[in-house]
Amino acid sequence: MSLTVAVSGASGYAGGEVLRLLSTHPEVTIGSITAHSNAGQRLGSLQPHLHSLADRVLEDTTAEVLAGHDVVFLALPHGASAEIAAQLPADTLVIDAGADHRLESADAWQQFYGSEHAGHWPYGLPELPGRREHLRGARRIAVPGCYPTSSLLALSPGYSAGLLQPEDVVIVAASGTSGAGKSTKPHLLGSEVMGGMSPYGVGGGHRHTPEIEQGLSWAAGESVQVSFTPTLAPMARGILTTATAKLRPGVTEAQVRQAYSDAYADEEFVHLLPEGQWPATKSVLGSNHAVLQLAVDAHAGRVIVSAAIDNLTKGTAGGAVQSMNIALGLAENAGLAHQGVTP
Ligand SMILES: NC(=O)C1=CN([C@@H]2O[C@H](COP(=O)(O)OP(=O)(O)OC[C@H]3O[C@@H](n4cnc5c(N)ncnc54)[C@H](OP(=O)(O)O)[C@@H]3O)[C@@H](O)[C@H]2O)C=CC1
Ligand SMILES: CC(=O)N[C@@H](CCC(=O)OP(=O)(O)O)C(=O)O
Repeated sequence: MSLTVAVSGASGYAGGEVLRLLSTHPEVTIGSITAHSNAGQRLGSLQPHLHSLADRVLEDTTAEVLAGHDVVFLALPHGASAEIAAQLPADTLVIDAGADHRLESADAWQQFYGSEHAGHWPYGLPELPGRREHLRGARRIAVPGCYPTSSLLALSPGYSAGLLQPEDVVIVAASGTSGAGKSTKPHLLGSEVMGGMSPYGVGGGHRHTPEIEQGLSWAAGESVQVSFTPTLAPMARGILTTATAKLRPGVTEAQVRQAYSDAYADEEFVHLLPEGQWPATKSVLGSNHAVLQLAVDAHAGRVIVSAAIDNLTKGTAGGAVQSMNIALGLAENAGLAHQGVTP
């Protein structure tokens, strides 16, 4: 099989990462690649690491350019992807890296994004209980946000096994600056970010809060409340998430460890590390893998789970390609053979 695939937002970080992965995908021919202000530019001038595609020219992001491909990846600001997606044929597989179609709740969308809700598509985190089935044969897929990917991988096994209480969940995550995209923002200047760390979106206002609550509530089968705080870290890529939740009375560390080990035993891309080894962002950079470790704090009655991903790979483009593979019945790991890059 050879699929023709279009990538929009190809001048940005997420679109560039989709292209990096697709360029080694055995079933894919890369068709149109599109941009907005950079339409007409040579890809190599904007994504100098994509050597084999350097001479390709970016086209305008329009439905006419994107239609006619088997698969379309949208790596656009939220709002722009819903507008384009609505104009694409129903039998085209459309995979949206942006937020427009992640939330089921129109009220949560309105509260956190302040615009009209575009609807809900199958959620592209195959390791979340029940989600892989929704992706098989899907023609529309919403790729999770990067913080939700790491947070849901960190806590969903504890919830699906019924071991954790639904209130008082606390998640603090540090992200590399590529999470914010390529466009210039004063707080992302090198002189602001280098050599220090600071939180943002503190106090429950970050738009990934309802997405994390949604995924944990699916896993728990009841409503889960989360306090989420993101932090900007002086690195280009990677997320390190620390997630803690209260254990239900009588739950032991052995039970929790068994639940995580069972949940991820057959997952190629998610690894509960051997006891005593803690996640490091460097170990997953450039790969679709996630690494986890947990401990029970008996004094506080809480489980603490640490998770590391690459925000651009498992946190966006890798999850998107993995979901494409599932939707089309391809090997789930096609195009995703990359190991981490370190040091
Ligand atoms: N960065 C990350 O870690 C993650 C990103 N995402 C999501 O992926 C999407 C892309 O993010 P990212 O790559 O980081 O952002 P970038 O700012 O790096 O790239 C944005 C891309 O969208 C294009 N674009 C900008 N405005 C418009 C518009 N009005 N219409 C069409 N295209 C437009 C840009 O084109 P041009 O350069 O030509 O102006 C560029 O190709 C976002 O929805 C983001 O939330 C999701 C998870 C993680
Ligand atoms: C470091 C940084 O700024 N990260 C981004 C999240 C990136 C992401 O997943 O964004 P979407 O939900 O928009 O797709 C942020 O906090 O807004």
